[in-house]
Amino acid sequence: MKLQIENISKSYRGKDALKNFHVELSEGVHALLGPNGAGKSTLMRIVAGILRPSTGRVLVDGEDIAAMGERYRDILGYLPQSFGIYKRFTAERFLMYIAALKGLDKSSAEKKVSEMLQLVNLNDVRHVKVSKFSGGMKQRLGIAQALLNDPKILIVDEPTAGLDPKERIRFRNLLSDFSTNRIVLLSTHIISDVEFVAQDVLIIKNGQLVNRNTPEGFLRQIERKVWSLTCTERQVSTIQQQFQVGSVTRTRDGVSLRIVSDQQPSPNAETVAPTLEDLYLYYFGEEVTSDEATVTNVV
Ligand SMILES: Nc1ncnc2c1ncn2[C@@H]1O[C@H](COP(=O)(O)OP(=O)(O)OP(=O)(O)O)[C@@H](O)[C@H]1O
Repeated sequence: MKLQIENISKSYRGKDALKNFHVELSEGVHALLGPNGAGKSTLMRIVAGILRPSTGRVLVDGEDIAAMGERYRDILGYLPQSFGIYKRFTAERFLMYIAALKGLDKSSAEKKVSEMLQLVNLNDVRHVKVSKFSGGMKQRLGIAQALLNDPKILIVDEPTAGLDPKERIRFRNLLSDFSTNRIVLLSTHIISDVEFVAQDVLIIKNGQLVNRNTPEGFLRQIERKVWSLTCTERQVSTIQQQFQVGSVTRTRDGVSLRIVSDQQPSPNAETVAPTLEDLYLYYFGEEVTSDEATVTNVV
């Protein structure tokens, strides 16, 4: 199966949210990585067929999704970023309702709903009202509804937001298992999601696809661009103004900085093995706020 996103542009009141986004996806997990406002949700909504692009089109095996209608919805699973659920429904009733909307008959819906409740670990609370659910539980219910029709194309917009670390691992494994013979498009700004599940990473910035590679390929691209430098407390802010500084670790010997830079930031700086966190800093450094940069004190 092939999903072609062909020269998609979208503008809202004259402001471009997507500019000529063009990519072809085959089976596997594709991660769309970018900061807030980069255009991820806009792209996901267009690919899910609920938002019309200003220009461009989306094709499945050569056929325009706009012309496929119901046939596209039959093979699509979509978990939007903000996911409205009927809070007065129980988990089971909610899934039965969605199954009916997706056209499953009653007996296959019952079977599928039970299977999904097990899969996302909500079986014990299937009769509990959704209004009593935590954020993570609601998210898992969202994932269950997206998988109900066994979709060939799964679009998940920031699915791990609100999940605790254990749930996040569980969800990643679920996506990995699910992606065999299917196309999964996952938007995220959580690097570890990308590291563990994606075979293909699409970097989106200001509505444009700026780079695409495998996680390993990206790591090779930033080899010898990640440095470790120990400095004094007084030097920290000057270095931060000059370079993209990731983690700041305070030890008894001074302050250890992790720096992403094309050039050696100082003769004392040594190269270290890159991670995808460094890649994010490399592409989006100026947009990482100090809250997001890691600061560790080990004194
Ligand atoms: N309905 C809308 N009306 C006007 N502008 C919009 C609308 N939806 C999105 N935008 C703008 O389009 C741009 C891309 O937004 P989008 O939500 O697609 O980004 P994102 O990468 O998903 O970010 P986030 O992770 O914060 O959701 C932003 O500048 C946003 O303000």
